Amino acid sequence: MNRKRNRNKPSTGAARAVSANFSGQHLLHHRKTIEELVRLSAAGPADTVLEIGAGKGALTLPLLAVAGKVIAVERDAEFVQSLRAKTAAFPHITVHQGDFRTMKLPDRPFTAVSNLPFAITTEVLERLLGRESWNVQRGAFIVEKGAAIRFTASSCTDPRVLAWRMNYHMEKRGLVSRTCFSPPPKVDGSILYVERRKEPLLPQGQYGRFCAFARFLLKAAGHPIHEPMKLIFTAAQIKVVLREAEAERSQSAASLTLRQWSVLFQAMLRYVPAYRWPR
Ligand SMILES: C[S@@+](CC[C@H](N)C(=O)[O-])C[C@H]1O[C@@H](n2cnc3c(N)ncnc32)[C@H](O)[C@@H]1O
Repeated sequence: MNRKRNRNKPSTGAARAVSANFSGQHLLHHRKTIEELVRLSAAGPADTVLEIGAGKGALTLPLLAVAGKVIAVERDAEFVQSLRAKTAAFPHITVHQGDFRTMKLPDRPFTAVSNLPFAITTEVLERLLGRESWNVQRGAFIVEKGAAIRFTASSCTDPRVLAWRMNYHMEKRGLVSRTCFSPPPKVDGSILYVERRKEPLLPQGQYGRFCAFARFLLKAAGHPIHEPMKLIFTAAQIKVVLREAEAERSQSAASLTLRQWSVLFQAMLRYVPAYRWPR
């Protein structure tokens, strides 16, 4: 934990707010939002839920009422102590004290739930939906409103978000006003719902390679796609690949659909020698 408390000296309101912003300790007290996150988790007696940043248990206890197993991770030692005391009677919870970013993910299918510390949203989602995503079935998160808009916008120019979306349906749900938290953060939040596609568009083990491919084509996101494609494919290949993808030469990378991205990427793997793949 980075934040230090001096127990003999009561902290001022301002100091508490700075500390809360720093470690994202904005505790959720809005009953309807809590119920909505638990509902979206769709957790039942056969399911494992991983809760990231469990705090004092606002979501943990309702999750324990429905899920077969809850793994709660929290970095703050005082919160962990309080959480352990509150959940001592439940045999189906494991409280893990530590940093989510370095903990081992469950080795069986699970659902992730979190009122996320906004500052580490991308890092958390990258772990859950990126290279290590195979066991993540769905997720219900509170993220900053602007981030939810960015992650779900129809045109996506961020290669990493695009890679998440190849395998996960991502949807922005209701707004969560900053007044739903104590202390309130500077900005409103939004619920982000994520569900693994029945047929993921990226072959297993190709996440990093796809990110490099997407990063390369998106460098000039607004330009006609055949321009950057020329640096990977031959002219004859471009013709065939664009026909297979039902894409126009003049179409920009920013306007490609997920299916078109999938066709282009698979074509690179199939037709182009590895030394020409973007790194
Ligand atoms: C927004 S609060 C949510 C707390 C609680 N789930 C709730 O809704 O009231 C985020 C929590 O994440 C914890 N946290 C921050 N960074 C973390 C990290 N890297 N790993 C695990 N927990 C972290 C904070 O201590 C805080 O309790």
